[in-house]
Amino acid sequence: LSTFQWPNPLLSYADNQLYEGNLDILVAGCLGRENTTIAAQWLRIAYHDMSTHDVDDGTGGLDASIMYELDRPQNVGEGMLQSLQDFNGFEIITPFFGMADVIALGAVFAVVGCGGPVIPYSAGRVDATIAGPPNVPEPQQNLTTHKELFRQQGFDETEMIALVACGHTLGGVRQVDFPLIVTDTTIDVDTFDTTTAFDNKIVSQYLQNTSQDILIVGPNVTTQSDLRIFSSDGNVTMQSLLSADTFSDTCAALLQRMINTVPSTVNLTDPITEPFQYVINDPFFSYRNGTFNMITALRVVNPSANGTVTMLWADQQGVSFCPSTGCSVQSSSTQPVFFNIVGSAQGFSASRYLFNATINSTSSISKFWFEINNNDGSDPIIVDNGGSGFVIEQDPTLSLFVDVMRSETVLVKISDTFNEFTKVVVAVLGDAASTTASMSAFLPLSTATAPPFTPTTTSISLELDETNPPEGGFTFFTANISIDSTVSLLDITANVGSTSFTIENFNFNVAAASFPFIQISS
Ligand code: HEM
Repeated sequence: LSTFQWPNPLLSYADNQLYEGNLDILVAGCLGRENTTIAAQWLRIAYHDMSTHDVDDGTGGLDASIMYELDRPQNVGEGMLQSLQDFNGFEIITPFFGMADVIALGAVFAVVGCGGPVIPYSAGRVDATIAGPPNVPEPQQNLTTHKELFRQQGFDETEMIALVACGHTLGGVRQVDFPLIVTDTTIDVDTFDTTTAFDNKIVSQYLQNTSQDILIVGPNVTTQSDLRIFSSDGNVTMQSLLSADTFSDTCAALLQRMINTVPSTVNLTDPITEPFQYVINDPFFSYRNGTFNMITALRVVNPSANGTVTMLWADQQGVSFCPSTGCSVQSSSTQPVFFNIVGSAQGFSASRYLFNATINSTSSISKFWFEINNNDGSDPIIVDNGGSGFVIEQDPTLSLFVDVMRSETVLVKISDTFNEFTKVVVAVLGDAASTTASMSAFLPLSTATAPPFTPTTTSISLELDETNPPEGGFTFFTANISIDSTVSLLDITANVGSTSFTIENFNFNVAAASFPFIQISS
């Protein structure tokens, strides 16, 4: 198992969504919707979005341009709109993880949800702001056209055959959208094979001449595109896919390439093939009475049953309050990590060790690390971020932070009803007279009724906090964020005289959900 150098917001977020995210609730068990499966809809939209790629000039690819292409006949189907609504509704888009990354992630979950292989996932796609070229293949086109469209998308003839089989193992053709293909009006969705699962029935039934795929056996020869494609190399490729293992491996590799087909200017992360062995939660801070509380956690994959974990830290440079081996605190509690269907399919389990360190604010903290003792006589395992430790920069980290222990849930009476807010308290190292602070909130949920679904940001004004008077050199600012809002991340800037501090992408949702000690007051 591998790990990565912290901080890396993109890899942390991608790992979290891939293994602990809840995209699986809509595709686990290959859940049905409107006589097809949600997984089928999610896989199809990923392919159609990718279809704008042009290998010759490196433009287009999986870039969420599909949000601007839904009026094209080639993108007909309720599943397109529903998938985008699903993705918007999860509210997981961030400034660095856009709709294109979510569409790609959806394809991974779709395949696993229906019992297929786990496709290694890379993040870092960039969302387009306009439509791409209309290059999605359509059933009435001839083989030469299909080969050329796939070539443009980066796939040769053999890969085209396999990729279509990998796609058409899920779902089917909707009668209302393709009345000239599905002529039997009593059928709603004419499924490609006899199972909803991601399996190679699409291949075996074709080779056994028992296929029900309407793009093979349909009454209209012109639209028998799967037949033309599958048979185009004398069935050599289809024969090879008769092995369930070959089908699974081939599809995993091709679908990975499909979701990683992006404009040549875009750099994706290395593929995540397994959960990272050790990931930390970005630390949260609080200041009171000359001490910082630092709250963080370490996720350990496949932990040993009797393991204990210690967090250690070093003073700010030049100050020696902690012993030379570091100050230390044992984990305050351990939580099981609930991996979603991706982690479960791979057979991983994990625990999260929580820490609440009390840190002298004068000697402060320069870095922290962990020691895992399996209590079986073996040497302790040091988790120190590749040797450097997890480094805390005084500026900005301890000059400007959301004070999570001063933050709390409050009820505010607005015209006779009590409304629940999270009162966010921001600590700034500076005196009130020369300090200003401002905040903007990222709202991942688009309220648009139709695509494109794009996130918005809004500014939230920070006021001097009357209930938290200045203390220890800190001035406290506050804002109330409605519990019903879709705020996910906060950017905060403070100016102290001519010095400016900034924190970006503070995960408000995680903070609000993480603190059981945030109490309700009225
Ligand atoms: C020549 C290439 C292709 C043609 C002509 C084609 C055509 C079609 C058509 C007409 C439908 C019915 C859509 C609907 O009624 O909503 C469909 C469904 C589907 N296609 Fe393709 N397709 C092609 C390639 C692919 C590829 C490469 C993939 C993915 C790897 C894919 C994945 C799917 C899926 C999952 C569905 C089912 C959607 C659902 O049930 O909601 N297709 N395809």
